Amino acid sequence: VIFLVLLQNTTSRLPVMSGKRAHTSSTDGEQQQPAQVSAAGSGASRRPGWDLKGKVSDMENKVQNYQGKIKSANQENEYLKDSITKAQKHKTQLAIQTSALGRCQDHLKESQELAGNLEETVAHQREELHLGEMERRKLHNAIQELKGNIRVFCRVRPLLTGNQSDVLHIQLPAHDNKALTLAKMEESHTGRTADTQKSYNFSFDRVFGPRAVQREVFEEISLLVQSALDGYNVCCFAYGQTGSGKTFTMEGSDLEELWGVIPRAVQQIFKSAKALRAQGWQYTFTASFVEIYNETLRDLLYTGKPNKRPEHEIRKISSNEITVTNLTYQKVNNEDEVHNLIMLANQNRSTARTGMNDHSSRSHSVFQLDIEGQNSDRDTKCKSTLCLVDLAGSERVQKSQSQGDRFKEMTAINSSLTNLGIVIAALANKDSFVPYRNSKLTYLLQNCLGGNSKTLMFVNISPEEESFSESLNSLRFASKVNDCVIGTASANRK
Ligand SMILES: Nc1ncnc2c1ncn2[C@@H]1O[C@H](COP(=O)(O)OP(=O)(O)OP(=O)(O)O)[C@@H](O)[C@H]1O
Repeated sequence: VIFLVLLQNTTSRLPVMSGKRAHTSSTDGEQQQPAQVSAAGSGASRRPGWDLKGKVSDMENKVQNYQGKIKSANQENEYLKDSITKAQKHKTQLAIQTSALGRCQDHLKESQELAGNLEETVAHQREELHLGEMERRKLHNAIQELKGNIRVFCRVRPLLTGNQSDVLHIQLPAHDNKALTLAKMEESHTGRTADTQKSYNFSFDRVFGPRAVQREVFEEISLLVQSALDGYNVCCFAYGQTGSGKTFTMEGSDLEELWGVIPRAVQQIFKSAKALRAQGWQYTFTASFVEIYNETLRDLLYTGKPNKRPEHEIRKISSNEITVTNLTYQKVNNEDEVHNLIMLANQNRSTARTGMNDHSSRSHSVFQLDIEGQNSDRDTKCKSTLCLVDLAGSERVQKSQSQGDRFKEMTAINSSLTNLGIVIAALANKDSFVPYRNSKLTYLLQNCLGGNSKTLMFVNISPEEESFSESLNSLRFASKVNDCVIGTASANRK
């Protein structure tokens, strides 16, 4: 624009080119001599008007050129204005974001402080929880000790056919769940006196009548099972005549409500181990399942060729540790894995038909779960074994009509059960020598019987009247066990 103004000024001042003399006026208005248009530099032949026209045309070109530049400068200007507006918007947004960031940083700081406080609270609560857990274990185990380290529960099987009220010879007092009476009319041998009623009273830690369900039975021993996670050896075994309900009590059947002690104990152990993880406890579990059949050990978790079955021996590896050579010790991580092993064991278990029980178990089966716990927060370790035993049924030769192999089996069963009785009697008498080695069963279970263990025995009895004398024998045996006082169990902790 400035240039245009200058140009206009310049052209307005140009002298008129009409062949006349050009006049210029001085500032003081004085008339000056007309300047002779010099021919020098423009060629003597050109007229002076041509030069000016050329200059004007140049100027016009330049003007056009500058106008173009002005236009693009204007466009540039617009673009710059636009960019400035955008930049200002960004600046505003940035300012908003910066202030938001500032607020976030404040929040973060507050949150960090809060997290710090919460961590402190959690640590405090963890400590309290740990102390609570320790207190629970102490109390729980003190209660268990008061109840005695060998306890005996009696369970009466329901009649498999017929009316339960027909069981007249077994009397269970309504308000005492620890007592049981066997009553029988005894005929006078001479016929001179009247028949007399003979009663045999027994008292145990708990008596379950024929209507007791599996859940109810397990509830009574679940605290004992819990001790296994606290580092105590726990052993539970079922004793009784053939067909009296030992396998039903220990294993039960597939339906969950009919599960026996073993599946329920396994379920509880894994559930509690999971809950204890929150307190820093990590557990590892190893399962084994062995049967004692005719005084020979058989691995119930064996999966190899039948003719390649290895032989097994019981070895004492330390004062409170027993191991079986060549036995499958299977690491297990959850309940399902144990259930699969139990199924495998059941397939392997020797069952055969006897005159008294179609699926009678002819061997003692010993399920063991070795538990190792570690609490790295507390630098504590514990080690224990949960041992669940289903004993073979005690039976009398004549009554069970056993012959041949069945007779041999039965003799071995009775011999080991007799030895169990002898060991228990020696423990009850506090004898200096206890003959554990007399049978494989007592040798394998020695830590559960006289050692550092909490032991529970089920005595199962059949309700049929013809089982009276077998029931009497079993209850007498169980009473002996009940009187047995073994050393106080202590947790295997480091
Ligand atoms: N409490 C119960 N309720 C219902 N049925 C039961 C109960 N106890 C046992 N039975 C049934 O009685 C039968 C014999 O029981 P079980 O096989 O458990 O006896 P056992 O003592 O293990 O015999 P064995 O020593 O010969 O192995 C089975 O059919 C079982 O299902």
